[in-house]
Amino acid sequence: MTHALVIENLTKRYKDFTLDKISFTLPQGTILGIIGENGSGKSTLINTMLGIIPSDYSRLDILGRDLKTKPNEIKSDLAVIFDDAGYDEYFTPLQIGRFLSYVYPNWNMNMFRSYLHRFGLPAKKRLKTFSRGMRTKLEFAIAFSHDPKFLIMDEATNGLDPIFRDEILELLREFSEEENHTVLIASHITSDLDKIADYVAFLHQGKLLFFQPYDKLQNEYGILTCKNSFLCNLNPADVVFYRKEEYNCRVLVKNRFALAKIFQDMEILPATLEDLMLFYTKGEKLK
Ligand SMILES: Nc1ncnc2c1ncn2[C@@H]1O[C@H](COP(=O)(O)OP(=O)(O)OP(=O)(O)O)[C@@H](O)[C@H]1O
Repeated sequence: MTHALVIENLTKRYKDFTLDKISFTLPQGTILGIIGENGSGKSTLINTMLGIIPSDYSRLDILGRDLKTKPNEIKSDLAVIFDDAGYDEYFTPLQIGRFLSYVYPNWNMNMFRSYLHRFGLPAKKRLKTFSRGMRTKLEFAIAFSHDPKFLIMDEATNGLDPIFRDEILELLREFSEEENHTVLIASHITSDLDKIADYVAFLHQGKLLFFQPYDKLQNEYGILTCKNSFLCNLNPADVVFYRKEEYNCRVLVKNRFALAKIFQDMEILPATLEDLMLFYTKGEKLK
């Protein structure tokens, strides 16, 4: 199987922050969600991975090509959407489209026009009249119109209304299912990632806490709600973290199906990505 991304020991040191020996392998045709609190290193990982900022690593392959020796071949197969696009405010989408037809060998102007129409974007109005969400929509129209094999997004859906976000999630799902395309999304909107991620990478203070298939997370982790006094009945090996709340205690447990058999009268719900983030960053260990 060709991998969309192979990262081994990727390290970036700033004065007060280190992205520390990140390693994972992402299969082609999948959607990876990168989660983590503010400042955990998500953008740094994306920027180093794309060679935008220098870093150390023992291996970094994108779509089967080595970033050091084949950067240009890699770039033509990538679409990258950042929070802030940075196109000149005085251009219209049509002018940008004409310009991009010289940049991307596979640029499809008809497809671009049809995405502008689909996303309700005026083709002949200057970008300075566009709202933040409209600019992001334009970014997506551009990304889907040059036939990329790998779409990378850093907080790209943040300024979008829930209805358009849902449409984008649907488009991303179609995109990854067709022709083995791969998607990487760093986002704080973990509920979106719950809907579409095949893999999840969780960064915490520059370290990769885990890189796991989403289904495995769903099958493994659960949330058990109980009285504080019930905690002593749990085996610490089954408890990842717990959080005491006003009246109850919420516990992030492992092996949720096995535990559900033992505690049959208790509900153990699957953990969402937001739960995992909260427990891993704010939870307590059971001793
Ligand atoms: N050019 C730089 N020089 C020094 N430190 C930097 C630089 N760029 C980023 N950092 C630091 O690296 C850390 C990780 O930042 P990064 O932007 O990767 O986090 P993030 O997870 O994307 O955060 P957010 O969710 O807030 O966007 C932060 O502590 C930040 O201050």
